[in-house]
Amino acid sequence: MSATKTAPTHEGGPTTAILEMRDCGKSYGNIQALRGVSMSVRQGKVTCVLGDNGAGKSTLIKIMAGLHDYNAGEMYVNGEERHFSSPRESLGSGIATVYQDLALAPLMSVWRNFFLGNEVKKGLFGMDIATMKRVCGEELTKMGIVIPDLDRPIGSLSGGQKQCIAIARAIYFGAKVIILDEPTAALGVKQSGVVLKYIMKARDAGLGVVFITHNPHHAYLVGNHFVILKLGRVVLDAHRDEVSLDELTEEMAGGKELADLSHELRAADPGKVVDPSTVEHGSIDAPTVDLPKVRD
Ligand SMILES: Nc1ncnc2c1ncn2[C@@H]1O[C@H](COP(=O)(O)OP(=O)(O)OP(=O)(O)O)[C@@H](O)[C@H]1O
Repeated sequence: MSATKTAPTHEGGPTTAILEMRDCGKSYGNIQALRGVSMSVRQGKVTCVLGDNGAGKSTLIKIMAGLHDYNAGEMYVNGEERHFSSPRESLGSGIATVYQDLALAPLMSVWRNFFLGNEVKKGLFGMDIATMKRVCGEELTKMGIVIPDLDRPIGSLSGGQKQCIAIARAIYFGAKVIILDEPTAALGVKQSGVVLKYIMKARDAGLGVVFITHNPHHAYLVGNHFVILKLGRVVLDAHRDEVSLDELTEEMAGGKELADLSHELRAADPGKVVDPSTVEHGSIDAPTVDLPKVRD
């Protein structure tokens, strides 16, 4: 654990970021997974980190979550420079990470998973089951999550419901920052919409939310700030009022790369004109669920 330096004052913003990376770099042997990455996570804001495969998103999460240390630059948490040596340290600093596979115990009940690792004790060896069930029910209700039977194995719930429970759990146990690793990646349109709503609830509860995604439509529905990573570097860093959904989509789809590809293809086959905007970018479905407008 280290708490040596304090963060320099952030230009243009009176509030200190809860979490801030400055020129962060990470290499695995001779593979440079991240270089010169700067970004900040602020209270009550959703910071979206977008990037294609291999962009460095997982590496970034692992640094914030205490699974890997960075080897260049600085990371500040609540204004103090930190190098986490374990996930416990990251969690102890108020950073909760919800992974895509959720790390839940599928055969255990909803309430048991809600309290997993934080059980309410009763007597010397017992657990206060009644309290845990009651609190779990109350917390899920507060978030508007309706699970009629909390004794159900969590594995029987939908992917969206599980994500929402993981978010509610992080809020209840006092997280200041919640990192969501592609929470909508494996979900259909409707369920993605539900998860996006809970992302906004986490934001409204005052957490700094880091939303990792491939999907610019999902990001734009809830994001206050957008960071696009490409091959380990930040290629776009913009507030909501500085970037449109079209620009975000274009950047994610590799607008320049597609234009270059189109030129190459045209050069190889001059008779055939390829319009980059017609090239299939993969599924970027936008949920149709009504979401409140994002404030900045
Ligand atoms: N443990 C590791 N050892 C060596 N190289 C790694 C390791 N983890 C990641 N990398 C490399 O670092 C780069 C960034 O990978 P990372 O997994 O962070 O990207 P990503 O954006 O999460 O990609 P994806 O969306 O495919 O998971 C890639 O080139 C990857 O091969």
